[in-house]
Amino acid sequence: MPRFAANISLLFAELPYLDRFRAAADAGFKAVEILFPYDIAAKETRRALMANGLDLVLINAPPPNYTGGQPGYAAVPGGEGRFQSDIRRVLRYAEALKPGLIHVMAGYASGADAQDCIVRNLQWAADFAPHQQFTLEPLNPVSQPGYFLNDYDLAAACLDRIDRPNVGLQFDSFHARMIHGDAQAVWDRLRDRIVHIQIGSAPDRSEPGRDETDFPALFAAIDDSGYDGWVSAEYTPSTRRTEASLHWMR
Ligand SMILES: O=C(O)C(=O)[C@@H](O)CO
Ligand SMILES: [Mg+2]
Repeated sequence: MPRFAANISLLFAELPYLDRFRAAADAGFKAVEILFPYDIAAKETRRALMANGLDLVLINAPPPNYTGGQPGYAAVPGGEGRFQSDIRRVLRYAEALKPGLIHVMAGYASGADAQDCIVRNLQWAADFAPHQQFTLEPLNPVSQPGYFLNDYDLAAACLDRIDRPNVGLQFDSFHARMIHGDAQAVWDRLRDRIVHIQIGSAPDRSEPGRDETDFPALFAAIDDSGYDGWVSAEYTPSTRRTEASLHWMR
């Protein structure tokens, strides 16, 4: 079985933020990811990770997309200054929290200018922080209408042009199924570029096992491929308590 991590921005959300770390550890997770850790001092998050023996898999670069504003600036022409200051900010958090990965969000944009922009911006970030691994993740257009990276093949084309070893693809079974219909086929096609995996069922982004994706087969393919990163549960449990949604892990 792959190594599973809990995205505690969505899992254990029935608990206050600092209590989610213990709940994740008690449920058997050895690592967590946090979408936007910026509302709380990094030292508080660090203490909670250490107290519960948890690795931090991933954080997103700011700005938080729950404010209704731009979900990132990587592909937004004219937003280069803001992009660079957001990257500097996430790197300050990364210094304290040591996440394995930073997910950089593209923002609302379209067209050739936007693609040129995301290529330039990610090359800048990759060269500015050569020891940090960055990811790009397509988000499906139902959940994020207008988001630039809305297709896995577009993301692969951008990664070809970015051409940096520390920028890779974040595969999410929920978005892959929403965009392309078959999450396993996306995994099979793009496996060589994938540096991080997230899982959930479409269309309601609930726990694995509630759509037609054959998760045991996907987990077997992940194991067979030699992927040795984390597989993060990133879903909104259909159950009142997160623990009751974890049958897919066992
Ligand atoms: O929405 C997703 O899927 C993610 O992984 C998030 O990082 C976007 O905020
Ligand atoms: Mg995701």
